[in-house]
Amino acid sequence: IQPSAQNPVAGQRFRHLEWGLINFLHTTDNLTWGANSHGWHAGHLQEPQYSADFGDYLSLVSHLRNTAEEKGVDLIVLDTGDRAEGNGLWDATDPMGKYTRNFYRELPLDILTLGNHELYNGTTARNEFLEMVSFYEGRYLASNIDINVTGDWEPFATRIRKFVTEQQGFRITAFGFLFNFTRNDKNTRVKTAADTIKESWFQEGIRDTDVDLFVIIGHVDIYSIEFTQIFEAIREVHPDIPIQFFGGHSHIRNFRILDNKSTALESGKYFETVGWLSIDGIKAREAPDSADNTSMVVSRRYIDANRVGYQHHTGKNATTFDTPQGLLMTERLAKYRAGLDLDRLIGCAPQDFSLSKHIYPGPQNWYSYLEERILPTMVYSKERGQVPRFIFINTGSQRSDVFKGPFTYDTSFLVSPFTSKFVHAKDIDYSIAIHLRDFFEKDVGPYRSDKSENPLENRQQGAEEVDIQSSPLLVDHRQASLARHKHTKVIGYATTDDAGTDGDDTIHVPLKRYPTPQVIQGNASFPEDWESNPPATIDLVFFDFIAWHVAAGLNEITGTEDYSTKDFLPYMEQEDTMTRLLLDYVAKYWGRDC
Ligand SMILES: Nc1ccn([C@@H]2O[C@H](COP(=O)(O)O)[C@@H](O)[C@H]2O)c(=O)n1
Repeated sequence: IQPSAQNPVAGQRFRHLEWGLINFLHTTDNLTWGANSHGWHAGHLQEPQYSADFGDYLSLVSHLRNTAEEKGVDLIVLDTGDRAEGNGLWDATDPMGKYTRNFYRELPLDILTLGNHELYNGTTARNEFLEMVSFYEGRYLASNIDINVTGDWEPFATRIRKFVTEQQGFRITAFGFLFNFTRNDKNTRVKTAADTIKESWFQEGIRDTDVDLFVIIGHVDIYSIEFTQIFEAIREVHPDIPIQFFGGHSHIRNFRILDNKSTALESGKYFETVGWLSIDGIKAREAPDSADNTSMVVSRRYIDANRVGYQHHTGKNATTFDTPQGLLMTERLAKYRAGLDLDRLIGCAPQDFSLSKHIYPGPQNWYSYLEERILPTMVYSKERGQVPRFIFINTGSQRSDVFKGPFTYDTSFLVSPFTSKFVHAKDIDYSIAIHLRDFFEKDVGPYRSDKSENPLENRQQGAEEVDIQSSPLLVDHRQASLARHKHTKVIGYATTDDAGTDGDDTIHVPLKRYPTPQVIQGNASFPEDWESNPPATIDLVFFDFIAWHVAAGLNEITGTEDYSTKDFLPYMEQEDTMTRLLLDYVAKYWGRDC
């Protein structure tokens, strides 16, 4: 736990983990290791429920590995990408991710893949390839991605890995997939899953009969069309071999039963969740006394990332839990954070603001505060600051709630990490501009986070539910009944998935989420009576990240092809990213008396 983090609440109760012959420990979308992997490597400092840091996680992995060895079963530790962007430890270094990648290399991952956040930026993609892929070698899987760093295209990482597990001798064939992502830097190439599964290496790979279990790790929503296509391709060849999927990207806890020998697990986001999945009764061909697949049992669990839970599952206490390597990692994280001055106080948030735990629009909603206060005050250009303007930003650019109290340099990256620039379209007819918001709401664009880039399409095609009655995969409900324990409940995830409602390791008071728009709009420099007497033309100011969609919207509204991203010019200075504007706003308006 980091020195500035709070302890998790006492009184939480946990059940024991169900171990199988093969077990998996899964993290995904950890951009934010404030408690987690999207870069919250230092743990969620202001959310005690998720306050474990990366050092604590190393200790957990080490203890669980020892337990696996003692039991003579296998433990596969894996990560399904989006380790890039989203907190100070990643974003405040030059090049970004310099320290984070080093820390990750200490995690003994058996298999890993990458997410879209490793590919938005060319330098990030290149450094991931040079520093992470080469380090993890064959364990880094990227079945549908290529990179060009030398002038020639080459596979980003290993396309397919066949390996035999140490304890039980399971013969595993593993693949790593990214969803059908299109906003990657030009030094990378992402092939669709549909095209990739037609390639000869894939078809040959799945035809090999020397396999007990297929493992597909993906930065892919588990209900996506991509996973369904991969599942069907393997099932065509092997009607009976178990297939285990691990997904990500949509930032949820979820579990899907594809058929009686195949399931998929998604383990949340931001190092709030460590996913556990075990398979028992699975047959290893080389081990004649092992069970056969007809009695296969799968168990899944979503573990909150905090030390209390970790200690429980390892049978350790506060003094025996830390391993030397874990402790050292915690110390080094604190040291590097200090070196980057991440805990520097910028100002004091006057209240809690949330992205979706409070109604939008409303006084506690962060998007409303941005629309009403921050955007109109901060998004200003010397040349055109007097011109009335609509300011649009996509809601996915905001990544974390803001908590009452200290707002640090690090918080600015947790909340708004991206380096998008503000651009503008000049002198647009007001009568056209007012239709843009409706366009954004109907558009399928990269506006949001917390779900697939193409959610409707993916969900509808992927969501043909299995008839679980006729596919009797045994999902393990042997775990102790939750109702027997007394709990001090905290607000958090209350997951319902294909196996029911007993997946959350800690019982939470369900977290409420309110709907939010895809794009928010701040209005600035309008005369007082502008709603009854609007100006003829205004400026539109927006992130370059959504420029293509603004042009598409203007073309659709006007029924022309007059608008193109080439017409959009910078509005502010290059360094005026949203992160920077937020820091300036907090320093100027929030005071420092927390
Ligand atoms: N430069 C960027 C990059 C991404 N976004 C937003 O993030 C979403 C994807 O994030 P996930 O964690 O869900 O993969 C994307 O759809 C955008 O909303 C951004 O704003 N700027």
